[in-house]
Amino acid sequence: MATSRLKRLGIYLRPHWRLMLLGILALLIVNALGVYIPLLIRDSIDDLRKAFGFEPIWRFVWQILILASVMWFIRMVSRITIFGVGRQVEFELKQGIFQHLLSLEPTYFSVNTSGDLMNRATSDVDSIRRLVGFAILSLINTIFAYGLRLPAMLAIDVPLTLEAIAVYPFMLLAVQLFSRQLQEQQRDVQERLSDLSELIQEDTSGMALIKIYAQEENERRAFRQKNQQLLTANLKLAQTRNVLFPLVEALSYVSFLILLAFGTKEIARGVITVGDFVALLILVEQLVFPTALLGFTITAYQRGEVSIDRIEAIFQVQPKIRDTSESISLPLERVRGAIAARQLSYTYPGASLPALTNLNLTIQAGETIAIVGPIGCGKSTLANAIPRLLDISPGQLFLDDWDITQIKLSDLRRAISYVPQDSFLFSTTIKDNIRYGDPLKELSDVERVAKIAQIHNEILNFPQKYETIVGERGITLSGGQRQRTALARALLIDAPVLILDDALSSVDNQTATQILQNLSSTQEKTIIFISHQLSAAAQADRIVVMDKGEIVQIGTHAELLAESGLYLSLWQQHQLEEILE
Ligand SMILES: Nc1ncnc2c1ncn2[C@@H]1O[C@H](COP(=O)(O)OP(=O)(O)OP(=O)(O)O)[C@@H](O)[C@H]1O
Repeated sequence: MATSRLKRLGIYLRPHWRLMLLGILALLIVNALGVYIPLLIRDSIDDLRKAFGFEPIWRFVWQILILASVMWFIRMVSRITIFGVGRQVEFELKQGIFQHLLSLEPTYFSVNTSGDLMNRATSDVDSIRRLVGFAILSLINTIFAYGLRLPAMLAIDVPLTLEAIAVYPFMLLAVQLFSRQLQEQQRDVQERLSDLSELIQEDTSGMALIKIYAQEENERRAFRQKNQQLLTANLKLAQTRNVLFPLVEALSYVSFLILLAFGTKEIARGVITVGDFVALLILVEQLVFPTALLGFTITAYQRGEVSIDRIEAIFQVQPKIRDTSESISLPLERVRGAIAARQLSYTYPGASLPALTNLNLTIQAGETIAIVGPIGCGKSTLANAIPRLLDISPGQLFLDDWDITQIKLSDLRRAISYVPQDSFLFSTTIKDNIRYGDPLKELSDVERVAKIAQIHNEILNFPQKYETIVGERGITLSGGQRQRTALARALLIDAPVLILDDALSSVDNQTATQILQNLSSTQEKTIIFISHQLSAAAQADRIVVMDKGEIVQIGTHAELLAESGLYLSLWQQHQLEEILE
């Protein structure tokens, strides 16, 4: 294992060194007792052969019983402590990964799929848990088992000991070879199982579509194919297990037979006593389990190594957008809400063309600005840049004359509420969804913003009103209801700047117009309304028209209609669509 990985392992284990030490000490005692008990049996047999009596038999029985109970108890302690450390490390790694992911910018998640991240946070963390729990426990146990038993066995009879353990390297090799295969097959079963679960999940949510297109037969066939793959994978796994475990057992019997064949001769020759022979038998048998486990341990190490790399790859990604020691605090009460862009340009990582080119724009505090333009002209990019969801260079975007890259991120984002087109709602009550940004708000506040977002009356018609659960475990909201709920959520945190990025696209034009009018007249906020709904946008104080990443026109609705520019043609097209609807 590379030193850097060993170092990582050390870092994971460092907080738990006391528990680890206790576990290792317990393992040492267990193994010492494991050697002592066979030697005690040896002495008792030899003593009894000299002078038989029931009294010494009972004494030995009690001694062995007590020692075996102590051994059982201490072994339990060693397992609880070392496996417990594994679970602790698993907990801390999961916590660390989640915390780190929370610090990364949204673009990271568009490149790294949630499936891959989930896999790392679950199955890779699980491999590390096995490495620090199971692998360390069995490695130390094997070292103690051999370290303490071999001298005792060699002291009884050197050639006999060597003959008896001669098959063990083969056992180790067999387990190592098979365990790799076992792990691969186990992973295959896991993957087949998740394929099947995915299909069930997709088909149950797309049931209406399956029926409309009469695809039941095809789906049944697809399910059968995946189910068959799972069955095959399970059978292969069972087959490997059914070969490996009897093989280990058979090899342990071979060593038993060798001992029987040569050991009895040694007894006859008077080199060893019957007690020695029995002790050797027990000691050799005690080495079967640690030897076999060592094979699994090697595989657990190898998998753990790969997993450490995969987890560390997440930790090594540093958030590009973050506070520095020079970041300034901007308390909410000091924010007025003026926004300025100066020569603002932005190119997405890997893109050949810029999404924004030399944008200049000043938005007064309290102004309602609409941003319109054809698909892909850069409206959302501008919206994402203001709360620094994108990595914007310094000196290009300003909030109340403060460069946004110099404001503490939490203060900047507290000052701006941003509603995207497809807002996410959590599987909880509609009330808790609306007060997500401030969970201590009263129902009266939630109702107030729901009224502004024109969703209040519809919520009152839901089965449990504001306590109705939405999402997977509850009722399904229409696109327009979801968007107005998200708007209410953004209004509740009462930020001085409100950005609506096509956030009312599923709401009819008339309602969207009313909502924007309402917001402009009742809220003392700077409102940036990005939309294709031109009749609503026409209500804004000023309209910014964008095309191919640039601002091509700015003015009121009336001013822009008087010019022969892009706005006029967009408006005419919009009018035509309204008539045709
Ligand atoms: N994550 C991304 N990576 C690379 N390019 C992107 C990314 N997001 C957007 N773009 C590109 O940047 C340009 C501007 O996109 P943007 O989403 O800002 O346009 P838009 O005006 O909001 O479009 P729409 O009206 O469809 O919402 C487009 O060419 C788009 O393909």
